[in-house]
This record gives sequence, structure tokens and C-alpha cells, in this order.
Amino acid sequence: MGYPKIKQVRAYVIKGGEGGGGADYHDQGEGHWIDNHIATSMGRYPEYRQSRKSFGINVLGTLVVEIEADDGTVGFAVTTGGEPACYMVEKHFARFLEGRNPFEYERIWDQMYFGSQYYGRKGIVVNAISGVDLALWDLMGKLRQEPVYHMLGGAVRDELQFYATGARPDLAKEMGFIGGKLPLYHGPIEGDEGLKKNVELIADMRSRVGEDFWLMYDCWMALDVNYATKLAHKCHEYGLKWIEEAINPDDYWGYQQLKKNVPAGMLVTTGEHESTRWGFKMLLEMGCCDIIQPDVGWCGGVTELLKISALADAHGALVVPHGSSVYSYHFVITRHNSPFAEFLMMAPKADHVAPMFHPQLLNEPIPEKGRLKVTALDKPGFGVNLNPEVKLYRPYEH
Ligand SMILES: C[C@H](O)[C@H](O)CC(=O)C(=O)O
Ligand SMILES: [Mg+2]
Repeated sequence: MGYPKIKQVRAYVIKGGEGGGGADYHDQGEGHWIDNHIATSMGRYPEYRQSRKSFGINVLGTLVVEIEADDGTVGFAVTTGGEPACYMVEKHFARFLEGRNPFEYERIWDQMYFGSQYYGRKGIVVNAISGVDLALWDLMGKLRQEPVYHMLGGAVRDELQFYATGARPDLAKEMGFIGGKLPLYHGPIEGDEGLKKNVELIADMRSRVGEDFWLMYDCWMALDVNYATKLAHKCHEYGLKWIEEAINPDDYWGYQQLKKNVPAGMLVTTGEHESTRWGFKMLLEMGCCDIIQPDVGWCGGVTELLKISALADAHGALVVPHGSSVYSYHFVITRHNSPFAEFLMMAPKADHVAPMFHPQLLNEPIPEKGRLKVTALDKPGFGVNLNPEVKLYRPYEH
């Protein structure tokens, strides 16, 4: 009805070293806190314990999806997925968009998901679907000259408030954040000595930040239920607010048990590596956690996040999306059951606020004193631009 149709869908990869970082936020230079001996399930192999890049955490690179309408308007989005995701977007998903009205996002999502069900459902395929979906919302916003958050129902509060993820919660407190989430440095393979160091770090941070500041541990899937339970109990006396992604995301039964095991009042959070309403249904119905943390660039995009969020609301769970910069800000501001947002500290020493998807995006809003006014989002679409200085490769065409 009065809107131009979709003319072309294009998918690009941004490779590390040529504007790396950005949406593939683990792809950072040497000495960055995000790659400094963080516990992972690969830590059982000594050669992969010190660095996540050593086992290939940054191997994919950023996926950029552009959707051009007949009138020349271009919506775009970035997420992780790299060249394999480019193949899916160009060779498979583009057919469900080109020639269509861009506002048919439900039908487009449904066709991408069910058209790839036989090889997809999770992981990189859903990253690719998410990238297309976000680019579509950006295009819709640009065509209507409206920010995405307006199209999602409008803001339910005047500003976002953030906790910071990084190596220095003490500095995050000085910068005005409401809490600090530390990476867990030592996994079960490092035994009691490692466990002791994990507890000592929280104790040290607590002594630096005082009583009321939130402290959390992000365990990045590295633990087992027994270790996670011990860690939770030992950190309780230092006021650990939540234990995040403690175990393998496929082990719903383990999360269910962990939720029963943690001290009263401590929250269990997970979901950044989960996707679609069906994955989150498992977490919610099985009582696995208190907060779900979908990444809007990985869980199926905004279209799917709306469904996940409604499901969580009905289960009394909060939705605090993982990272994802503007793509989550436009969502969080519209939902009562998303009362705050995450900010990933991308400064190598976590000592100042730097745009999360730098250098790929221009005009990316960043928190000031741990907050962001809704007016910072008042631009068409997601309100960001691709940095023309970052090189794009288009490995496949259709
Ligand atoms: C810090 C974590 O290991 C990871 O890099 C980011 C993450 O899981 C989060 O922000 O949450
Ligand atoms: Mg996490």
C-alpha cells in the first residue's frame, strides 16, 4: 500500500584486520580484556586456554545485509555470520524478499525459517535470518521516516540504563553504570586453585565498588552444574547478583538444576546462544533461569524477539538482551519486562566508553553516565550508518 517493493538483497562480509571488531566483537587486537584467559569449554585443552581467538572465536567475521527498495532506499544491519551467512542470504533467503512489500516481515521471517528448517533452526542460519530481519526493520523505518522503537509500540520510559560488561566493574561504577559483569577467568580444569581465584576477584571488586553496585559473573558456557553451584555459593557472601551462561546452552536440565541449587536471591541468567521462540520456550517452561538474554542479531531478529519477549513476560521472566548495541536499544526501550540493557565495554582496558560496533557503524549512540535518552534513538530505522571506510566483500551474488 503505497510503499516501494524490495528490489535487491545483498550480503557482505567484513573480515578481521579490515575493520574487524564491530558486530564480531570478539575480533579485537592483542591485549584486549575480551581475549585474556577467559574460561571456556575449550579450556580443557591447554593450547586453547589463554585465548579464545586461538580456537577461532573470531573466524566468522561480520555479516552485513543490505536491502534496497525500488525507490533506492537502503536498509542495512550488521551481525556475526561472515561468509557462510552471506551464502545463505544471497543464495537462499533473497528469494523470499525480492519483489515483496517490505512490511510483510511476518511472512518473510516465516519463509526464511521454514524454508531452511531442514538445515537450520539454530546457530549461523538464524544469525543470517536475524541479519535480514534487522535490515528489513531498518528499511521499514527509513521508508516511514520513523525510528524502529516507534514501530515496536513506542518507548515505555524516557531513557535506557545500562550495566557494563568488562574487566573493570570498579571503573564502570565511576562511569555511572548500574552494575558490572566480569568474565570468569578460571574454569573447572583449573581446579580448587582456579575457583579460589574466581572468588577472590569478586571479593576484591566488592571491596572496590561498595555494597550496592551490582556484580555479576559471565561464565560463557564453561562450567558444569557442580562447579557452577560451588561458585555461586562461594560468591554469595560478596553479593553476586547473577551467574550467567554457566553451562552448555543445550543442557536445559542442567540449568533447571542450577536454578534450584543457587542461593536464594541469586539470579540465573542465560540465552545469548539460544534462538527462536522454541528455544526460549524450553528455558522458560523448564524454569531454567530468571533472566533471558537473547541477542537480537542471533535469536531471529526483532520479529522473533517480540515473540520471545511476550513468552517471557507470561512466565514472569525479564528479557535483557545480550549486547547488540542499537539493535537491542530500540527494543529494550519499548518493553516493561526489559528494565535495563547491557553495554559491552569495547575499550581494550575497559577504562572508557567506546561505541560497541566501532568501527563499522557511524552515529552509534553510547551511554553517558550509564544512561541513554530515548531522543538519541530518534532517527529513521535504527539510526546508524555503515562506515564507508570499512571494506565490504560480496563473496556471492544471485
Ligand atoms: C565477556 C563474555 O565472555 C563474552 O565475551 C560476552 C558475553 O557473553 C556477554 O556480554 O554477555
Ligand atoms: Mg554473556
